[in-house]
Amino acid sequence: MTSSPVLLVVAAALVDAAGRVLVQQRPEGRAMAGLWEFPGGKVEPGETPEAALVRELAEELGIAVAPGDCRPLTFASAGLDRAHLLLLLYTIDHWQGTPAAIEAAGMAWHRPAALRGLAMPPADVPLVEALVAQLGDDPAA
Ligand SMILES: Nc1nc2c([nH]c(=O)n2[C@H]2C[C@H](O)[C@@H](COP(=O)(O)OP(=O)(O)OP(=O)(O)O)O2)c(=O)[nH]1
Repeated sequence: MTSSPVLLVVAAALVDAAGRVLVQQRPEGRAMAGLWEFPGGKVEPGETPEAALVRELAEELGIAVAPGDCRPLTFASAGLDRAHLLLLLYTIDHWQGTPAAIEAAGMAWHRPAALRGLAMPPADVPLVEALVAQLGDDPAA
């Protein structure tokens, strides 16, 4: 039986007042460059998932989020090249500051159903469906 290390990653669906969700584009030089993803990143040793998410959102988007405003939605469990990805997805609808693409190649706001048309990592496909189920599926709204 083979085993691979579990990579624990947290990510956020930031939801604005119109029910749109923020996605960002992975920059050149990183794994999966060019794909759209939810902002977030790896949980460091000794960090809680919520603390890691708060840190990543400050680093990547320049926004301040309270740990208590990170609401668990669902998770993905998927094989990567050298690890097994466990990705915890949270929804967040309160933050301070205006999100900016500090590290990403770009960012965009979309209704959940419109995310189906974006090139995203394979693990994100079921996450998008969970968002559509939670937030609604009208791509034009
Ligand atoms: N942030 C994020 N990562 C995702 C998503 N979907 C998905 O498969 N991943 C994968 C890509 C990477 O293998 C991993 C996240 O690692 P990362 O390299 O972006 O994390 P990080 O910001 O901590 O980066 P670094 O410090 O190692 O540079 O999770 C997603 O929607 N958001």
